[in-house]
Formats: sequence, C-alpha cells, structure tokens
Amino acid sequence: MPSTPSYTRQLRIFPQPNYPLPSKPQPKAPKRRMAVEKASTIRWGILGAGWISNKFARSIIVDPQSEDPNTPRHVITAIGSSSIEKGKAFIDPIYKDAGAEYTGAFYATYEELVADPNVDVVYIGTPHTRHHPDTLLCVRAGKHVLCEKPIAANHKQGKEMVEAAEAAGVFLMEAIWTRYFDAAIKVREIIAEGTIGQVEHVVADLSMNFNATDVKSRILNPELAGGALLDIGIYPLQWVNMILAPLNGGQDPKVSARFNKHPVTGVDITTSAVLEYEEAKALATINSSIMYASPSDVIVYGTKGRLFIEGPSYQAQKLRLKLNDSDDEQTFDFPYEGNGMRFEADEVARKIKEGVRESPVITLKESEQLLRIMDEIRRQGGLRYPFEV
Ligand SMILES: NC(=O)C1=CN([C@@H]2O[C@H](COP(=O)(O)OP(=O)(O)OC[C@H]3O[C@@H](n4cnc5c(N)ncnc54)[C@H](OP(=O)(O)O)[C@@H]3O)[C@@H](O)[C@H]2O)C=CC1
Ligand SMILES: O=C1OC[C@@H](O)[C@H](O)[C@H]1O
Repeated sequence: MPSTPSYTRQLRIFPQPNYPLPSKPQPKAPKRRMAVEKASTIRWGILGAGWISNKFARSIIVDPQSEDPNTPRHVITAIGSSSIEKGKAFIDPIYKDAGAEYTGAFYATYEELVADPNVDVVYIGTPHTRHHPDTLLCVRAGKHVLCEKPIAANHKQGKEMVEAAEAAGVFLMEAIWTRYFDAAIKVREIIAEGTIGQVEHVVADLSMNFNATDVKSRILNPELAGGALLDIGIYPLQWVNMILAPLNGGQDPKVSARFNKHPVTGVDITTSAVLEYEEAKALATINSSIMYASPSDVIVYGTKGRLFIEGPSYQAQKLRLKLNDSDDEQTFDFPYEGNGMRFEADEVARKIKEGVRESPVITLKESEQLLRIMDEIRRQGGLRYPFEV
C-alpha cells in the first residue's frame, strides 16, 4: 500500500528580501504650493518632445515639488527636438501652467543638446529603438541619463549602454517610475517584513485597449520594437521581478511564454508568460494585451495572506491586504497630485547629487535582467525585430 500523501507543507526556510528604498522616501505632496529652500538645483535636458516627455516635464515643473530640502529643485534648461518650433510648442505651455517662463535653450538636433554645458541630466523620451543610440550619445558626452522604459530593445543594446555609462562615469537609470510611488515602497515593506509569509505566486497584468490601427505607429511597428511586451508588459514583469528577484540568488527565472500576434506586423498584441523563480521557490504569471482593457492589478499570494495592488499597475496608489487569520481586509491609500513622474525624477536628482552612478531601486544589473527575460519571452513567442535578424 502506498503511504497516504501528506499535503502538509514542508518547512522551508526562506530569506526575507531586503528591498532597497529610494534614498529618501517622498513626503506627501503638499496641498498648497510651498516655497521650499532647496540645497541645489538639477538641470534637465529633454530629448524628444513627444507624449511622455510632456507628462514628465509637467510633473517636474507644474506639479508640487518635493518638500525635502535635500531633494534638488528641478529646472529644464534645454529641449532637443526635431524642430525648434516643436520644442517651443512643447515647453512654453508647461512653464505657463506653472506661472513661469521657459528661459532655457532649444536645439533642432540631439547632438547640440548633449553639448550644452547647462545640462546635468538628459531625460530620453524617444521610441524604444532610439534608446540605445540616444543614451550612447548622451553618456559619451558626459551627461547623466534617465531613459524611458524599456531601457533598450534587447539585452545586447542594454549591455552596451550600461558599459558606456560605466566607462563615462555617469549616472544611468531606466525610467521604471512605478517603483518610486509610496504604494510600491509599501509593497516592498510589507513583503520584506514577512506579513504575507513566503511569496508563492505573483499574478500581474497590464492590459489596455490601444485601438491601434496604424501599422507604422511605435506600438505596432516592429522597426520601432513595437508590441505589448516591451511597451506595457514590462510593468507586470518589473513588479514580479522586484518582488522575487532578490530571493532568487541572482538567477534569471525560467520562462514559458506565448504570444498572440498582430496579423499584419507580427508584433505581440497579447502576451502571457509563466516565470519560475527556482531558488525563491515561487511562480509568477504576467499578462499583457493592447487589445482589451483589464483592471490591470497585481496580486501577491503568500503563505500567510495576499496583497492586492490595485491597477493600473504602472501607477499604483491603493493596496489591499488580506491575511489568512483575519476576515478583515486592510486598505492602504497613497494619493498624490499630478501623474507622479516627479518621484523618479527626485530619485535621479538625489543620486546624482550624492555622486553615485545608479539607483538601488532599479539597478542597471536588474535592467539588464529584465531585457534578458524579455528577449527570452520574445524568442519563445517567435518575435524577432528586423534589426535583430
Ligand atoms: N513611463 C510611461 O508611463 C510611459 C513611457 N513611454 C515610453 O516613452 C517612449 C516614447 O513614447 P511616446 O512618448 O508615447 O512616443 P511619441 O511618439 O509620442 O514621442 C517620441 C518622440 O521621440 C522623438 N523621436 C525620435 N526619433 C523618432 C522616430 N524614429 N520616430 C518617432 N519619434 C521619434 C520625437 O520627438 P522630436 O520630434 O521632438 O525629436 C517624438 O515626438 C517609449 O519608449 C515608451 O515606452 C511612453 C508612454 C508612457
Ligand atoms: O509606459 C506606458 O504606459 C502607459 C501606456 O499608455 C504607454 O503606451 C506606455 O508606453
């Protein structure tokens, strides 16, 4: 007779993760604009006057600035765009909305922007395939860089960028802004304190109906490294990796992935992947689609309870905690004014002033790891970009 199987969980000893915090947690946004005595100023150049650059510039100029005196004050000193007219149409309304006037420079080439001595750090808001050449241009000119996500279209490009930044001795960070919200900091705290026990499974999603029809757009165009994974799938992936990678001994997770592809351009439009973090003894599922809208939540299941991160998962501000030994659910709200991109900008400014070359909240090693994972997901899904062939 075979012995009755025991479903009792074997006692497993898990290290609790020691998640990094931003160098100084952001104080709550003030209700009224306040004059804050600042230790110093950080001078931004904006490269690419497109949609997200607009959000970023607004967040650091129009939204309330951090009250922390050690967080430098943000100013924009240069705009690099395909034309001076576009640059002006981009920045003038932003400064006007802040009750000020833009007095910085305009450049019609990115090369001129990186030669401007009045720029400390460049925000790169260009399409995915431009991140590699644009970052190389900036760091080789001695500029610090905050580069939009994904930091590169593939790992080969990302590795070169990291090496170039190291060689130049400048700061480089991938703009995973999600990690700098108070809600994300709280998630790291709750898990690190062991409140939900050992993390067994993370289920993370970001799906939005883009109604994308233009096959030349950066969302659908493989020449611009389009597709759901690189544009929005990176958010569920970064949540999962933020939670599980510190418990996985530096190893990449094992990947099992499938794509639903665009009928014309072949980029992934709906993406699912199971990730196995072997050493952490945990699984994760990431889902992302540009064909439908979902609640876009993240749920972290632990042995003592679950943590629900309310969507959209790129910009969390509400958490719900349900422990096994209680019928109640605890809610945590982290409201903020504006779109919240200023929190990552604050981290960049503080780190540059501290003289360090990266942020512990999203290290360059992890950015490289995210690229390796996405490369593998694309390999299994059968998506190679034209510039990779
Ligand atoms: N953090 C977030 O929430 C978000 C991040 N993003 C990321 O930001 C990046 C840009 O996205 P988004 O702002 O939507 O893109 P847009 O197309 O709106 O803007 C990109 C800008 O890059 C410049 N550019 C340089 N080369 C090219 C090229 N070959 N084709 C098109 N534009 C070019 C243009 O500016 P110019 O003519 O002025 O030089 C253009 O306006 C992407 O990497 C995306 O993943 C996007 C949205 C949200
Ligand atoms: O980062 C992003 O988040 C929001 C989306 O609208 C956008 O396309 C994407 O790049």
